[in-house]
Amino acid sequence: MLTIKHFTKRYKGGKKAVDDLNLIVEAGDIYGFIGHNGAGKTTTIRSVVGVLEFEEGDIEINGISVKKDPVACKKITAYIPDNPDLYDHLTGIQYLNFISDLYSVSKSDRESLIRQYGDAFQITANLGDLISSYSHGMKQKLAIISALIHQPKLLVLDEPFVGLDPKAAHTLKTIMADLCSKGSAIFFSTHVLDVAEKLCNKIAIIKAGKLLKQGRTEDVKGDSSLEDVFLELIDHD
Ligand SMILES: Nc1ncnc2c1ncn2[C@@H]1O[C@H](COP(=O)(O)OP(=O)(O)OP(=O)(O)O)[C@@H](O)[C@H]1O
Repeated sequence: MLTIKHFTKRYKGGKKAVDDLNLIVEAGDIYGFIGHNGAGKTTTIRSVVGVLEFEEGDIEINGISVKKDPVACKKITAYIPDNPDLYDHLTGIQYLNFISDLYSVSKSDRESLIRQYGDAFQITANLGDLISSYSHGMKQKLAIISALIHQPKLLVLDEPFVGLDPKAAHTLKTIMADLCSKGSAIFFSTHVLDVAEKLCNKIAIIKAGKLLKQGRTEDVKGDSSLEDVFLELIDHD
């Protein structure tokens, strides 16, 4: 579903933020991407979703290069950034209808999905309010619903659990597992290692732009906890 091949990104005038990254996310995977601050997670994610240009290597979504056909890739991908920038002057429901229109979601599908996810995230009663009146967590919930509304084949999330209350975090985990059980793939960054350990079937650990370890969660962590493996790799590699 997502293939990252020899991806290298250097910001203007800087050192390599990501250096020769190779990674494959298959349908059904919940793939956790972990690393310290500044390791290169957001740089990779923003390149995957076509927000950031890159020169070296390639990234394919469902066999399509994000460089060659970015629109085709965007049609089947949803992205939730770590700090969603939504249209403050719209109400929640106006925003969800706007996104549904962009992705040609039918009236009946959007109504049932908005109801389903709105109720799951306990935000249905606020959908008529202006986004400018939403808290950070409410904006995060709206961004998540807008990503789910077109049932993406690939869902990419940057630090999705930051700012969510425990119930919303639990709801998101359930929805992520459900989406993958239906054949979608999820690639997300997180600093919450116990969530990654429980939720992800695969994990990649990145340090200073280089991939240190990747694979099935049980193989990456062995008999230790993911936290122990992570700290060991970050401190000693
Ligand atoms: N716009 C930019 N211009 C120059 N350098 C940048 C830019 N954005 C990121 N970097 C650098 O690229 C490297 C990787 O940053 P990135 O944001 O990808 O890390 P991250 O793993 O997402 O970190 P965090 O966990 O703190 O969000 C860092 O050294 C950072 O300083």
